[in-house]
Amino acid sequence: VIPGWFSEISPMWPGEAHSLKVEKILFQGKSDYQNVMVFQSSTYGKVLVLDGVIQLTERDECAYQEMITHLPLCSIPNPKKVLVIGGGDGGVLREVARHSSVEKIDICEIDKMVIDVSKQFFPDIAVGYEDKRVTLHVGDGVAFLKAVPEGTYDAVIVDSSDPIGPAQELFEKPFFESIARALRPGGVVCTQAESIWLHMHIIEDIVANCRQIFKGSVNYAWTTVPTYPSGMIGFMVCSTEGPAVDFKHPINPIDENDTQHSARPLKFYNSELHTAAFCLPSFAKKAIGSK
Ligand SMILES: NCCCCCc1nc2ccccc2[nH]1
Repeated sequence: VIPGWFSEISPMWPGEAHSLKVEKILFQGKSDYQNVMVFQSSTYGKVLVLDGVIQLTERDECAYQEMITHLPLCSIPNPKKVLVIGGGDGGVLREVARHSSVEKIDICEIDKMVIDVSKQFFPDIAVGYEDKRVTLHVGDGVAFLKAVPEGTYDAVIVDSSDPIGPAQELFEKPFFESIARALRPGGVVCTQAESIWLHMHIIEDIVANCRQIFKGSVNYAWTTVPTYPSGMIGFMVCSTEGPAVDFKHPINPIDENDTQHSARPLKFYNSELHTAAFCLPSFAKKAIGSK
C-alpha cells in the first residue's frame, strides 16, 4: 500500500488496481452488509467505497447515473411509475426526477448507512431523495419485488454493486423473473452489468437469462467511467413482450438543458450518445450477439 493512495484491489479484476490519491479519509464504518468508506481524493472529488470497491466519485458519477437512467426512460413514450433497486446514493433518483411524465418513484435500498453517508457527504447526489414523487423502502430488493403486483412499473432500474457481496442475488435468474413480472407489457429494465473487458463470461450468462425472460428486446449498452476498472461499465437494457421498444433511437429525448426538474443540466447523456452506447466492439458483439 502506497501511503496517501487508495488502490482498488479486488478478486473481480485480478492483477490490476485503479488508484486514486487520497487527501483525507472522511468516513469509515461497517454496516450490517458491508464496509463503507468516503475519502476526499486529490483529483476526483469525494469518493464512495463499499467493501474496497469504488461505487462513485463526484467527478465522473454523472456518466453512470445519467446513462443507467436515461437509456431506459428515454426509450419509452411516457414513463409514469419507476422502481429503483439499490442506488442508495440517490443519483439515479436525481436523474429519474428530470422526467416530468414520471408520477411515482419507488426506491428499495438494503443498506441505510449508504443512504445516510450519501446525504451527509454527497448532497448534490442525494438531492434525488428530496423529490416529492420518491418513496424510500429500506430493505432487500429481492423481497420487495416478490410483493409487487404484476405489471406495476413502466421501468425498473437496478443500480447494484457487484455479484460479490450483498448484491449477489440481483444477478441471478429468479430476480430477473421477478422484474419481468413487475413490469407492464413493453416495460423496460436497465441493470448494472459489469465490464466486457473483465467479465465477459458473467455477461454471457446474464444475457442468456435475459433472452429467456424478456421477450421484447435484450440489449447490452456501455459507457465510459474513468474510475471504474477497465474504464467502463455496461448495462443490460431489456423490454418485456408488448409494445415494441427500439432502445437505439430515443423516442422520448431529454433536452440536455432540461432543468424543469433539476437545477443542474445534464453533464454527460445526450441522444447521440444514447444511440452510440449500444454499439459494441466486435469481440463483445460475437459473445453477446444482438437480436
Ligand atoms: N452502483 C455502482 C455500480 C458500480 C459498482 C462498482 C463496479 N465498478 C466496476 C467496474 C467494472 C466492472 C464492474 C464494476 N462494478
